Amino acid sequence: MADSYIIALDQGTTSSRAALINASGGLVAIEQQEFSQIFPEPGWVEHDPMEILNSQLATLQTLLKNNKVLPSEIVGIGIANQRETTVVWNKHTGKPIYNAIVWQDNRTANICEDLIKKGLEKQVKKTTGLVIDAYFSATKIHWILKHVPGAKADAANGDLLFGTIDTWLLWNFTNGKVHATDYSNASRTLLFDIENCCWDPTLLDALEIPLNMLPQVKPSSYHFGNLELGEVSIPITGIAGDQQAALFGQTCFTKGDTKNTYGTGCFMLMNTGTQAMYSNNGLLTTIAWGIDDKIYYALEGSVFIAGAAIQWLRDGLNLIETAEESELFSSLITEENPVVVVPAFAGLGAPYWDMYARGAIFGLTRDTGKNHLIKATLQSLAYQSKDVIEAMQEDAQIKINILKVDGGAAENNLLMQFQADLLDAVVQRPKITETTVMGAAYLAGICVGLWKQEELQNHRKIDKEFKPTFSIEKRERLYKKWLKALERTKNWID
Ligand SMILES: Nc1ncnc2c1ncn2[C@@H]1O[C@H](COP(=O)(O)OP(=O)(O)O)[C@@H](O)[C@H]1O
Ligand SMILES: O=P(O)(O)OC[C@H](O)CO
Repeated sequence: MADSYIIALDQGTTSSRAALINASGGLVAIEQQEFSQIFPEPGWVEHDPMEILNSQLATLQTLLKNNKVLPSEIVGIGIANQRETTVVWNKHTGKPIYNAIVWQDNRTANICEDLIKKGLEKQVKKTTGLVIDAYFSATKIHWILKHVPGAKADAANGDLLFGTIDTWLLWNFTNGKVHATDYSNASRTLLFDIENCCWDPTLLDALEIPLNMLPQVKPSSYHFGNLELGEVSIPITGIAGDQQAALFGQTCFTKGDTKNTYGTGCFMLMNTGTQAMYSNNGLLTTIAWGIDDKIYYALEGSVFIAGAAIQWLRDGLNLIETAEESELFSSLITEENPVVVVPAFAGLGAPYWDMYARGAIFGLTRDTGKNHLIKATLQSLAYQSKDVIEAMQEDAQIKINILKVDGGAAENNLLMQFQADLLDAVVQRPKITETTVMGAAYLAGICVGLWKQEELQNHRKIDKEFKPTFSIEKRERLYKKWLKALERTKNWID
């Protein structure tokens, strides 16, 4: 009998990946291709949507070829994607009218200011669960319509389509037949009413975005359409934003379950069940997934610069040759590190939301060396995550005792131990840290009846648990110093 497989696509900020998962939930193989990061001006970040599409298709084809899997053995495809990143294209030509504006891009800070001045903050929070920030898609769509000649008229005529990256891939994979997204991605646009599950007319109006540009919104585990590749036709049966997919992949199915992903940024999400929980402490309310006619919600803290700060040590300062080396050099500082680095390179995300903050280094003395700087930068990932977890515990009124971790920097044992010490919680790393692809695969596999959600916990195996060792006094002293440094980076640029 033929085997059954799921393919999971993970279209991330820096690379496209395709993974093959067998019927027992085993990760058989993974292919990856990086693509260009375009920085046209300070603070601007773009991707070429065609390069994204081609790199994603290339990884899929290599995966099929290298593993000698027949397309007929693939029972479903799941897509997880970098969220918020915005593509607008012409539905007749299929061509993007502008590059994709990436989630990290903050060119629309002034449009956000205008929305705040119009008094829309409360409405945005109540309807979308978000804060007004350049991070989300809505102001990026507005910017494209305003700056690309003729775009406003074309949008009004119904010639243009908007999509986050999942939608862009889906539309292309189905040869322009399906223009849809899932609830988790829709909830990152700043245009979606997360309780009534519809596009919000007031916000569309405020940003002059015609409704006809927007995709249909479907559950995350759902048959969206088929990938048509020549003779081959494979059902696409799962879609979720990458951070929500990771929450699902970590099997955070119970209210209160929390994961933190340490990638380019850090994204901590807590499952809050079928009721939306609104934050009083600077966190976002977002849709975790829609499944079996139910919507599940999450509280989220998004930190913009995490692993990217390690890349800065490597590529900007040339202090290390590989990200992994940050662990070795940090371990050479055995005394308490007097240096604090606040990597607010792109402003501050949760829980502060300061688009005008900028990075800084504190506590330098004549004997400060490169290892102090490396360690302080690494430690900043843990401090920023502590800021988020403090807010989350306050909002949810619970103590998080176990934090499930994943993402590239979660491989760093020194960082994970420091995280456990700072949080006074167990940091739990699974054997498969590719939780985003696993989440996308699970959503796709559930839809085609390959797995039941309640069985999935059995697939997850633990690699290592880091237990807290700091005294209360030490934990509080270090954290106080961090907060003091952080305060001084706020509202830096005009
Ligand atoms: N051992 C490590 N220690 C610290 N940072 C690391 C380590 N390995 C990878 N990183 C950082 O993690 C990021 C890559 O993780 P990944 O999960 O692939 O990110 P993304 O999905 O956002 O591209 C990079 O920013 C890199 O600097
Ligand atoms: O592509 P990643 O893994 O850096 O994730 C990006 C997030 O989805 C942005 O919200």
